[in-house]
Amino acid sequence: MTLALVTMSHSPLLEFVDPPADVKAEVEAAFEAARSFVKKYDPDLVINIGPDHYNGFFYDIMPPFCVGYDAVAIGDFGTQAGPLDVPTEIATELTEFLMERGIDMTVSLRMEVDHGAVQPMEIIYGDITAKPVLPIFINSVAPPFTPLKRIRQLGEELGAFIAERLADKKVLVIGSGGLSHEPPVPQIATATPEVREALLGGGRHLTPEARDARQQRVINAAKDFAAGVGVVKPLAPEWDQELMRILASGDLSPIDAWTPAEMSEIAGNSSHEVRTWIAAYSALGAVGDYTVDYSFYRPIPEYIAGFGVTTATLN
Ligand SMILES: O=C(O)CCC(=O)/C=C/C=C(\O)C(=O)O
Ligand SMILES: [Fe+2]
Repeated sequence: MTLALVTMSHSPLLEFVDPPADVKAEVEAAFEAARSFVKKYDPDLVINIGPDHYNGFFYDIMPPFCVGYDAVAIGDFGTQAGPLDVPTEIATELTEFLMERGIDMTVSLRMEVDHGAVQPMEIIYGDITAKPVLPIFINSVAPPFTPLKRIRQLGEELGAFIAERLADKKVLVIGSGGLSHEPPVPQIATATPEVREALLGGGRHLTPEARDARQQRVINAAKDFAAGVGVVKPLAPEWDQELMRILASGDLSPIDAWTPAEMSEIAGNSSHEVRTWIAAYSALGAVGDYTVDYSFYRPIPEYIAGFGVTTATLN
């Protein structure tokens, strides 16, 4: 068994807005670093930890986390649609292992995933079916949120599973999302009756017209934010860099003290996507000491994101 890690911000806006050319070039260089890292490592299984943005998971039942025994990408914001190559037997074994270890895992026998889950696979491989992918969803946009300590425990038990049960595999764990950001993802607390219905499940399987309208709203908000107008919350680069410093240190325990309310207040309503990074780093740390080999960070208003990419390997 070997394990390596990539964490990566995603953005629905990558193909729809244009940051200055030097910023775009920096982001492309970061993606290329992740690509060449993965190419050199050449995993035979990807464990993809990602959020969802009311495309696969809704408030009719909103689990804190979930393993996909099978998964299909919905293809929002121009991302690739269609089934992932999910190793169902490993997903089943992982779930049973986690349950035995005190993690009350939810399962989906047909998980629907959006750009938040598939974008790293597309950026790295150009094809979401290039490798077997075991998808783990972590709720990162829909309060209430499970405490970060539980996310760390989930990651640690995932690491224990990889070490104990995937002895014959080269595994890559991906954490997709973050860092500080508050794109216009609706909030149940402030939703109009119509939006509330969408968040309760009415937003599932949108018509192409409704999908376009929803996407255009996000694109327009990004253009406004980059132009300094509109009401999007400012990014929080200091918070982002503190998190990245803690993750690189190998001791993630300080994060346990962070509360969801503080995270929303300081770093925005979608900052909870860093849960995917925390779970991924916890898994790696449960297997052994590690080194962050590559780290990129830049606040990018055009993407409404504190944007980060890291790679890490066991020492
Ligand atoms: O329109 C909606 O309801 C959701 C908008 C949306 O999907 C925004 C996503 C933003 C990110 O994934 C991000 O910046 O992390
Ligand atoms: Fe997101």
